[in-house]
Amino acid sequence: MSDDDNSPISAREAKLLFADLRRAPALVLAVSGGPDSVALMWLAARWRRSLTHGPQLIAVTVDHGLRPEAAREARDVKHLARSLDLPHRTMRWTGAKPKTGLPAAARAARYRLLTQAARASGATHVLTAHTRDDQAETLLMRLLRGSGIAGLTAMAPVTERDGIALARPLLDVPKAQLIATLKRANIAFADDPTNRDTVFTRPRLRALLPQLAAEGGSARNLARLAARLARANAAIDVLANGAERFLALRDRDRLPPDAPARSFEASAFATLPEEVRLRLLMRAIDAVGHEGPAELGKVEALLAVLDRGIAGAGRRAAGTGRPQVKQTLAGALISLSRGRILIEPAPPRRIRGGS
Ligand SMILES: Nc1ncnc2c1ncn2[C@@H]1O[C@H](COP(=O)(O)OP(=O)(O)OP(=O)(O)O)[C@@H](O)[C@H]1O
Repeated sequence: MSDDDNSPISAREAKLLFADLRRAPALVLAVSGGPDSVALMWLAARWRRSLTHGPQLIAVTVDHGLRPEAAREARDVKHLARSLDLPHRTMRWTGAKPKTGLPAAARAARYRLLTQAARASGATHVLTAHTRDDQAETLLMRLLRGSGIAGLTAMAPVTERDGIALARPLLDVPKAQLIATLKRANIAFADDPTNRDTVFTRPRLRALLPQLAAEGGSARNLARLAARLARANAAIDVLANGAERFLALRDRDRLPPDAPARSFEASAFATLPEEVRLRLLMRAIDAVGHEGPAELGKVEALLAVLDRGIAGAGRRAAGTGRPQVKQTLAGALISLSRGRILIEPAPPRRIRGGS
């Protein structure tokens, strides 16, 4: 993008932003009515008009039923969509609203409804209007939460959900440029007060960004860090794939690939770099465990125990028969015994007081 963060986005720049989407049959545009997604709709509509053959665009607004103004905002988006010659649908979240974790539940419902709308209209992608500023906030949020490298990659330009691609074509675009684009086009947009509600973490962090920028921690730099970490993360994943093959080749007693467990020869495992060992453990626990992804901090603690066990086994006479390590984590049972690490599904937990 241009270096001027306040300039409207030209048709040429937009063409590059949407280039990968040209051959899709149809695209759902997720439009809340806020400035970012209204700009997404306006930019996509202008781009589509410039193509002889291109995807059909469908604007979709989710009404979470949480704010009284939401229905009116959805109608405003519908009017604007009509003026741009785009079909528009409002999807309503009618399910029960939880008392705690409301933003997460609303988000889950939103993506479910958006992918549902995509399937119904033959669209392969849902486009959201996440900006470079959102990327910077996400990185900061994960940094403060103590995420590992994978978490610090923040948002990817494209992910997948239920067979629908979630694309973020504006992930490298400053929000200020979207606002400048709308101003130039004379288009109004809604202001969502929850975006400033300091009850929620994200708005609190958003309020910190100008101070960070004054110290050099601009959204540009934070987003660049996320992109660099994404590059490193992809490389480590490739190394972990190679390490998996290396361990399989080294392991004469390896389990069949369809076994509901994973095993590694401890001496070969111990030669791998720590980050790769962590990923192998994490992958195995996620594959056989039944309690969701394992927390990085807990896998780090497990690895430390395994490392000590492996080093200790080298010094002690092997063959006592008792495992040196036996632990459960995220629904997986991890043991170290007779020079092998075994990761298998944990037996169901005993309910205290139950018969
Ligand atoms: N009510 C809505 N209807 C349709 N699309 C929406 C709605 N709310 C958000 N979106 C889409 O999601 C994008 C991100 O919105 P926002 O930043 O408010 O969500 P978030 O919950 O903070 O982020 P995330 O979706 O990554 O969790 C918007 O730019 C828009 O494309």
